[in-house]
This record gives sequence, structure tokens and C-alpha cells, in this order.
Amino acid sequence: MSALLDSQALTLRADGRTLLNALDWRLEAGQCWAVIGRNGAGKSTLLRTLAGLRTAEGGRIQLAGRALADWPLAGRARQLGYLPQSWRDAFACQVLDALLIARHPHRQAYWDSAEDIASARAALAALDIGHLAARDIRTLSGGERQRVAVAALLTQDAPLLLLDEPAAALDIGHQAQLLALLAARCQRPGHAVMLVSHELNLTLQHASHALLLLDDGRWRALPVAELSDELLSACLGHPLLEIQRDGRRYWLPAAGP
Ligand SMILES: Nc1ncnc2c1ncn2[C@@H]1O[C@H](COP(=O)(O)OP(=O)(O)OP(=O)(O)O)[C@@H](O)[C@H]1O
Repeated sequence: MSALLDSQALTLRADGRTLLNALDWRLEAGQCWAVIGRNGAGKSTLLRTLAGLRTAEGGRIQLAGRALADWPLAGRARQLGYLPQSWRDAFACQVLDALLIARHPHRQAYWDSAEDIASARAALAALDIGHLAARDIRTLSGGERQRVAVAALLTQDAPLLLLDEPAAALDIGHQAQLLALLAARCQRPGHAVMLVSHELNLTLQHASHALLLLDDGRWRALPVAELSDELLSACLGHPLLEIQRDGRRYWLPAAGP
């Protein structure tokens, strides 16, 4: 069976630097991948490339067994949803309408169907923001706006979600809720998630696999169970200590000099 997303010899460069060299990788249904690396390692560039928003400097990407570039836009949006790291709201828009725009790839007619509205309402409820449905998105707090963005992605209802730092603006309770929601989504048949995150511990509690971006374009792709403190320390450029508690592993930054 073909992977949901896969790459062969994928190479990314920016600003005269190789960010990723010859990535051979497969993302299967049921998996939750965490992309980990230092600032500037190339995580966002990778996600944007996998979402089809920039062209790779080398190699191939396939979405559900078909070259990414060969997908028609609406078809691709039914298959793959992407949450950018940041955005700007230029216009007034009600929260519910912002979610309904995300139903565009599924539209059969000009108007919103009962299914579109039910899907948007369900996403608002899942993110605990049903009470914000009628609010202008420009009046939301940073964390509320971030949850609306994730809710819009859920409303798009693509089986594969790529999320760039989805928990960055959230308090710890909402971070935990979001990570649990994304992990649960991977249990649905045919679904998978890939996310960039600096919230190492919460993310690695829920992710099944990690893609580590190292120096000079080197990378490691492996199950989270095979991660070690040496590997994570090398990836993040800071010594980490592994702590075990209640059968779970946590990583803490070691004290500086
Ligand atoms: N269009 C561009 N022109 C020049 N340099 C770029 C361009 N796009 C990205 N870069 C550089 O490529 C590197 C990777 O950027 P990217 O945003 O992918 O990093 P990141 O791993 O997501 O970092 P962070 O953790 O800080 O969000 C950075 O050094 C960035 O400055």
C-alpha cells in the first residue's frame, strides 16, 4: 500500500545552506510525526515544501502515491491540510465564517451545506471555543486565535495534517488538550499527523515517530521509543537529561555552565 506521504532524496536549501539532504522517508496512516530541530534548522521550510507551497531543490514528494505537483488544488486540499507558523488577519471575519471558508475543497454548491456547518461547529467544540463562534477573529487573544486556526484545519477535514508549531501560543492545559486531540485523530482509519514543535515533552508523549533535523542537512527518522538523550542533545545543541517517571520518559535541559 502506498504511504500517505513520502519523499525520495528530498533536498532543501536556503540562503546558501543545505537544510535537508536526501531525505528518504515515509509517513503511514496511524502515525504521528514530530519534526524536531533548532531554530533555523529548516522545519518550517520542510513543512511548506511537503504542503506544496515551495519547490524542493532536489528529490521527489508523493502524496498518496501520486507526485505532489500533479494533484489538482482542491483534491490536494481534501487530502492534506497545512497550518502555517504565523499569519496576518487583514479583514474582519466571524470565527464561524473563518471555519466555513476551510470547507471550500468540499463545496458542491455556492452556499454552506448543513454538513459544512456541522463540521465547523464540531471543530469549535473540540477546541473549546464554541462560545467564540460569532466573534470577529481580529478581537481574539493569541491563544484563542491559534485554536481557531486549528479548528479551521479540522473543519477542512483532510486525512493528513501538517502543523507548524500549533501549540506555541497555548497555555499548558490547551497544549495538552491539542496534542491529545491530534494523537487521537491518528487513530482514525487512514489519518496521520506531522507537527513541528518546540514543546518537546508534551509532543513526544503523543508522537509515534520523530524526524530530527541535524547540522549540514543530516537527518534521522525513527520511532519515538528509540530516541535517546544523546541524539536529542545533538539535535537541539544543548545537553538534555532523561528522567523516567510512571513509565514515561521526559527530557529536561541540563544546567548551563
Ligand atoms: N526565502 C528565504 N531566503 C533566505 N533564507 C531563508 C528563506 N527561507 C528560509 N530561510 C532560512 O532557512 C533557514 C530555515 O528556516 P526555517 O523557517 O525553515 O527554520 P525553522 O527550523 O522552522 O526555525 P524556527 O524553529 O526558528 O521556526 C533559516 O536560517 C532561514 O533564515
